[in-house]
Amino acid sequence: MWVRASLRVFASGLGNRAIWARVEGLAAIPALPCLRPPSLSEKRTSMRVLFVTSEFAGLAKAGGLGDVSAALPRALIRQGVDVRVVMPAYPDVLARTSGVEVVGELPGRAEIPSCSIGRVRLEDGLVLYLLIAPSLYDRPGNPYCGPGGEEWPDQDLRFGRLSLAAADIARGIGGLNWAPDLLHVNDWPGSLAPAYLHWDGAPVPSLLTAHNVAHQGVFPASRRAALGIPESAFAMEGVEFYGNIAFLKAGLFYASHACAVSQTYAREITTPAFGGGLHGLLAGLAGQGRLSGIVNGIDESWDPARDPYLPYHFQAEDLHGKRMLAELVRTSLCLEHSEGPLFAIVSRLVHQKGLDLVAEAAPEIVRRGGQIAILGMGQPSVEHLLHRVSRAHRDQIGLLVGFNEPMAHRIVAGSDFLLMPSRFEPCGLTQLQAQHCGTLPIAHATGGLVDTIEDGGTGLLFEEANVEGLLGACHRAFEVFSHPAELLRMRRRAMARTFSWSRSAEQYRELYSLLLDGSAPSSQPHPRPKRLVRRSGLDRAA
Ligand SMILES: Nc1ncnc2c1ncn2[C@@H]1O[C@H](COP(=O)(O)OP(=O)(O)O[C@H]2O[C@H](CO)[C@@H](O)[C@H](O)[C@H]2O)[C@@H](O)[C@H]1O
Repeated sequence: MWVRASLRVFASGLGNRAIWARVEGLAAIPALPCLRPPSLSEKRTSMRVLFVTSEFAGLAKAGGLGDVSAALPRALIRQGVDVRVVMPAYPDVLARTSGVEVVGELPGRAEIPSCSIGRVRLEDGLVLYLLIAPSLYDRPGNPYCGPGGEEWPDQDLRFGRLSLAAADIARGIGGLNWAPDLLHVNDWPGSLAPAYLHWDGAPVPSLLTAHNVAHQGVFPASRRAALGIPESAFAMEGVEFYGNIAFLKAGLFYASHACAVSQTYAREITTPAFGGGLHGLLAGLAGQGRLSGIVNGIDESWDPARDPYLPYHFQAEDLHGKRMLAELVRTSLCLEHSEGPLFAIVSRLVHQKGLDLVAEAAPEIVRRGGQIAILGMGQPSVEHLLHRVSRAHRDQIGLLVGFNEPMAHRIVAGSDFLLMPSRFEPCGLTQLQAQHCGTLPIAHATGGLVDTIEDGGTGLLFEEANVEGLLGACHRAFEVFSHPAELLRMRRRAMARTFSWSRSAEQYRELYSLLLDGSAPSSQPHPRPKRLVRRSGLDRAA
């Protein structure tokens, strides 16, 4: 009962601090000590989970979901969960993996074509199931768009294929010698999976993590039959959303449980301002204890003392390498030498990220002696705004358009401050990476930014997402920068924080356990698994 009550608070995020602390306590259960980190395949496993994603960092990444997909399953495996990943076999994925073996076949449904399942075991033992459907996935570009940035017109079939494959694998179809106890789907591309499970009468529990409810996978109602959606499901209690089909809405409706990537965002999306029209459904889930918030972690490669992308390394006690990196960034972006603060932006260039506010604030930042290093790509309108302001201040503002992982690490690690005026931010990873490198985030107080930045301690938050708010925080940053002892205190405090994936993985594992043994509030009762499930120091034979 204790866990169930905690989960409900955890889920709804109601500010009862006493109970909340107990939830935090859950997250703090230490992992078993081990002298040598075992390889992923060596660990004894218990729960079987299929992690459904459209991105995977290192193989095909468009944003933060790629980072999460590459890190969270590995962290879960280290905690004894048998997690495997299913994703489309984009050309980049096939080019960057070797030894892909075709191990199964999946039937099509309606206009969704059949596909083969390729299996590859990555070097550390993580198993990926790759959906080989050349008519859908053998195209250039990133997971969602062609090389010119245009979205593919058949996105519904591309990700309907992913969703259906996940559901079918969970039902034991496809010829794999493995089936999950639970499906963990991510964002709208996997969101029809819980719906297919429901329509096919398969009692497999599912968790949907929403990394960003602004992206919902909305398609015309006329596509219903093409996706194999039963006519009766085109209803408010189903896939229908303002006369269209919405993958994310369907996932939220049919999944056993939903999760957002921070507690604050989990609360925010139950309101009209952040819920993207889904706030009613989300508030209902929260009321039933079926909406949780689990904050992301960051990859271990973001350690400034070891990061392979950094030509100079540093740590909190000796920041010489950080200064060398700042110089390298200035040179790379053709900025002039300066003793003033260097502000960083590494971001998708989209409306969400509030970079139009940076374009407005930039002349004042430069006037006070600051410089700005920007790396990103995205909407042409945002790129254009940033181009204009960087051209107006050539020696002080540098803009690199493109996706460049080594440069992202150098800019984040070498800068003094990170600008993150996001209008909304479900979790945010860059502010975690920055703090780990002693780069203080200046951020709008929203979503995961509130949950992960300590205002005045490890960064600077501002309340209103407007240029006055941003400039107010930048003025505070200049003050901090002009007091080296204060700057050092904040840097050290930021660098001392840990944002490890093991903490998030522990919370996900706990949630999986609760869903599997039926004690978490969920849309439907699921049969208990036949194996032993370990929970919070309490062993229960299921
Ligand atoms: N041009 C570039 N070159 C190289 N690297 C680049 C880059 N632009 C961005 N990156 C990297 O991509 C990642 C982006 O992370 P964000 O959290 O900002 O993700 P995003 O908004 O895409 O994801 C959504 O999902 C994530 C994951 O849950 C949430 O944290 C977030 O709030 C939500 O909006 C970071 O690792 C960053 O360093």
